[in-house]
Amino acid sequence: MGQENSDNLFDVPDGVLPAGYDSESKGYQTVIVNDKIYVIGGSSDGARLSIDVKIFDKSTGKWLIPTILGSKPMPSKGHSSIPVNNDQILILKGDCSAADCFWFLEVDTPYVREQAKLLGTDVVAWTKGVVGDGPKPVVISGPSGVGKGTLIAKLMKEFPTTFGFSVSHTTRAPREKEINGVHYHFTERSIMEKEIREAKFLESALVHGNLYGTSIEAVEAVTDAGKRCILDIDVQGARTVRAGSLDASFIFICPPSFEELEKRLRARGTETEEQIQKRLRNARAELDEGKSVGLFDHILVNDDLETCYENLKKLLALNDRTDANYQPTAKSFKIPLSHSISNKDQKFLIHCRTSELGKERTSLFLLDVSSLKGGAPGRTRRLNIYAIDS
Ligand SMILES: Nc1nc2c(ncn2[C@@H]2O[C@H](COP(=O)(O)OP(=O)(O)O)[C@@H](O)[C@H]2O)c(=O)[nH]1
Ligand SMILES: Nc1ncnc2c1ncn2[C@@H]1O[C@H](COP(=O)(O)OP(=O)(O)O)[C@@H](O)[C@H]1O
Repeated sequence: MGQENSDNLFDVPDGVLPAGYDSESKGYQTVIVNDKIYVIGGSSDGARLSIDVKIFDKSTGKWLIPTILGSKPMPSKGHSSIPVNNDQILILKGDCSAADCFWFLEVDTPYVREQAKLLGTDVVAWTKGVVGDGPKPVVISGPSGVGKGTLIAKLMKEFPTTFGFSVSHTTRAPREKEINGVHYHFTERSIMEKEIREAKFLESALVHGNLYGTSIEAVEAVTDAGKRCILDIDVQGARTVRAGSLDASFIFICPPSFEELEKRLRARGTETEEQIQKRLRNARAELDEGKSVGLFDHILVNDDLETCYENLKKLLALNDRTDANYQPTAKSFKIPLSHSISNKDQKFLIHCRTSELGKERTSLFLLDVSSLKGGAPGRTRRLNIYAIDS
């Protein structure tokens, strides 16, 4: 495995790296981006190589110790790597299906630069590449007691294989009927704060005095299963997601009146009087924010529940559909262990070599990364792959 190229962009001259790091045969791949050499590879357990990252700064002749964000790829039998756009590295895992073979190491993207500033260290971030678009997540916001949970529960019940719920983390105490891992991941504040620092969350916010947050894992577990992810988050969270890398639809739910909101909140009977007062105070600001220009794509008034639910389904284009005819896209593409990658005019050619009944077979694929969307801390979507007759 390796890269084929015309301008020696990826060749690290002999003697630049300390001994032991310049040999592809040891399972390391070296990629130069700007003035840095990224050594991608790692220790082997005999069958599989872990995919670790080391950085050598050519200008100082020193190793850098970066903070590595995101979940790294699982070990593979081998991989190849190639720079993309001078700010990230594409890693192709061999002997792997399309669901797990494309990975990006972001080395100089806006997200990485922002995190480096925040953390005061060098930063690189892993993000998994996804072929095509994946179903677009839906963010649902609105004041406490407006009926978000009720509407989402109806949707999940009617379309169980279409939708999946993003289970948030929270530091608030569970209510009587709430189940850990189903309604929320109930967690301690210090643990959640640590995980926020480690960039495990797409967004987090202090809401009614408690910390709430959407982990990257919560959203990706749903979208990786081919389901459309539903996020029930407050307006601050919606704002963060809107500004971030997740391409979602944003829906705000309004009550018919403030009095009705108060009535519902009291009738639910899950909060103390003090908590109800706090939620009602915050509701006024949330209602103003919800109507602010550019944040939400749609506003729905939840007066009569059935009418609101029908309108929600219309927005999500579900009215003429049953759950049974929803099929996630098939992704049957597989990269063999023996492959190489080269780049040509912003596109990548993947040469795959397989052997069938003792006969060598070469196949060629074109990987188009010109319309990538998303990226760290979530997934990198819109990879397009085409088979080429060779
Ligand atoms: N930012 C953010 N808000 C969340 C998250 N999970 C829930 N929330 C919001 O936190 C608020 C309080 O939620 P909860 O305590 O379940 O009370 P409820 O809205 O009255 O049912 C609601 O506005 C939720 O939408 C999250 O992961 N991130
Ligand atoms: N359209 C509606 N009309 C009357 N009651 C409603 C309506 N929608 C929801 N409710 C009730 O209002 C209360 C709050 O709803 P819930 O879904 O828990 O709100 P949220 O998740 O937005 O805090 C619940 O007791 C629910 O049964």
